[in-house]
Amino acid sequence: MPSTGPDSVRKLVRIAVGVLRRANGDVLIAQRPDGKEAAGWWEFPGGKIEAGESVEQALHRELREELGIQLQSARRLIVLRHAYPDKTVELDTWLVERWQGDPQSLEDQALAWSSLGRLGDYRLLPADGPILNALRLPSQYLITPPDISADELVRRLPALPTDALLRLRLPRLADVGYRRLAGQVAECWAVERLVLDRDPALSAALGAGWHASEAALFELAQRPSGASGRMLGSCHGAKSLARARELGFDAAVLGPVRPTPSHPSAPTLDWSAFGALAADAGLPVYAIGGVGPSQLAVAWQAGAQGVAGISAWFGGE
Ligand SMILES: Nc1nc2c([nH]c(=O)n2[C@@H]2O[C@H](COP(=O)(O)OP(=O)(O)OP(=O)(O)O)[C@@H](O)[C@H]2O)c(=O)[nH]1
Ligand SMILES: [Mg+2]
Repeated sequence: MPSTGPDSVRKLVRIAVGVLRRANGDVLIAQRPDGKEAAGWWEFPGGKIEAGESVEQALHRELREELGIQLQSARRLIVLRHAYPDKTVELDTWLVERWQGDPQSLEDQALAWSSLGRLGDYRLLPADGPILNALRLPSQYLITPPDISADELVRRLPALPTDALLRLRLPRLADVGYRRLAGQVAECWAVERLVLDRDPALSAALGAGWHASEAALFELAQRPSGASGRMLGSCHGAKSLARARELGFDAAVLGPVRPTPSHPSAPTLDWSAFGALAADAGLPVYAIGGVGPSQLAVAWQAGAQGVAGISAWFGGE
């Protein structure tokens, strides 16, 4: 059945969801038992936030009730809304890497530890796609200064955080030079974390990701085919976020959240406006504009995938 009515008049059910992740990267999933709605589907442990409860309290309680564990620390991974035929759920999803006790099945649910690569073998609830993308993407998205030379960039690579996406944004470099530089960088930077922004065929040929400008999001008829890497798009508001989602992109970049040296008086989103847009985006969203690793905790709290930018990692602008 198609969903009826706008979200504002439909029931919104807020859920606290915990993704338990072990040191080897495996995550815990649970199969909804017979008798519950959506029986047989796999999900991340969690449940409804009760009246008067904070999301953190609900998360503690649900993990204790469903798994018998004591949560020790968690950080927000993604907030996402999904419309089912009868209700809209808001999955306030947290990454949990420290807990006490061994997870046990206390509600007749089957439990499984799975690598991210094998999660596709399980029939996960339809709302959970963006959670998988959030788990697969790093929390920092580095963008090159516009005029950095190939030599300078290669020299600086070892000092950059290795678990980060790196976008080669060199608007003044001709395609031939760009292609050569991309090839050079691909030899010393993991290609699955490399993002290019020229012809999608170049990304496809190297196995790298692709970044679309906000204008390109509206020019594209569909997600570029052939490219196996991550697809990210630049967004400034709800319309372009919806477009990135519609195209099946893996993540978006949204901002500016704070003034930047190059655009000191440009209008900014504050963190709460960012959080509201990200929760409705339906895909992981990086915060950009005057942010760096020191804002990571604030960005996570606002529901961001992480932080993106140039100056915090490369200096200047
Ligand atoms: N826990 C959890 N719920 C999810 C996920 N994805 C998703 O769509 N949901 C939806 O969110 C809702 C969670 O409610 P629940 O039934 O688990 O709530 P609960 O633990 O408080 O149990 P209850 O049925 O005893 O009240 C369900 O409608 C479920 O389909 C997920 O990954 N984890
Ligand atoms: Mg539950």
